[in-house]
Amino acid sequence: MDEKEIKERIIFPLDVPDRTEALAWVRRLGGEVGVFKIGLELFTAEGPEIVRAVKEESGARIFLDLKFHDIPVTVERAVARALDLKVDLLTVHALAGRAALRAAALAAEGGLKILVVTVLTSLTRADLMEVGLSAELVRDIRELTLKMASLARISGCHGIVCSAKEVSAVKEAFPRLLTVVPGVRPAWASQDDQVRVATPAEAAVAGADYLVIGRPIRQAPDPREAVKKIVSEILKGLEEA
Ligand SMILES: O=C(O)c1cc(=O)[nH]c(=O)n1[C@@H]1O[C@H](COP(=O)(O)O)[C@@H](O)[C@H]1O
Repeated sequence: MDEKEIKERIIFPLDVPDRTEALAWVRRLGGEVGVFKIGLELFTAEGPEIVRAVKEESGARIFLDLKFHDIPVTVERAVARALDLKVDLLTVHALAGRAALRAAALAAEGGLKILVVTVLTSLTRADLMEVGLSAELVRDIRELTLKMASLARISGCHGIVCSAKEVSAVKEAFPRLLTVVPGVRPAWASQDDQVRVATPAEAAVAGADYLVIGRPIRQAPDPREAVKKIVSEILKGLEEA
């Protein structure tokens, strides 16, 4: 993989409060990353119009990360609206269950890719037990992720979102599922609220197709330089692997 291909696989989340800041980041990082992610904060503030604005300004691919988690018909209809917006990637939560995932996959057909969110990178075993999962089930988060990945595959979804800790097991079991990995932290960046983290090189070597990297870039003194550093670390990691 060369530098250009690696950049295409970096997703920058526009986790900012408004359109002005979002478009400033799009201009600042133009050509350095392949995908811009619009998540709950920006979408709640600006609505669907922000998707059109980011698309127009960047020409990059758009990942709408609203993590739909609802009954099948509601998910199906919401996916249809995302299709109207012409986004490239969209998240649905695994806990919505097989019927909702299937409905999402069918509604997305031919237009966008559905990514199934598995176990959030901010969650520890204790957090998972607190929401009612058994100690046995959370002993191996990989197993839990694999169950959700299997559901994604069976339902006809295109990929999953998981931490770098689980990605190699997912790739081994389901080589055709796209893997999107957040919770990515270069050795020089702070961990913030992420728990199950890995460096960009570790995540890429483990088999991540896309890396979501926000604050390590956003909080860097020179964000474009930070992306370049990340890309060269990934390149080096892949060459050495
Ligand atoms: O679906 C996601 O993108 C996601 C899933 C997950 O398990 N963990 C996670 O951090 N994310 C998102 O990935 C981004 C991570 O941002 P940073 O922690 O700033 O790199 C945020 O936009 C999160 O919403």
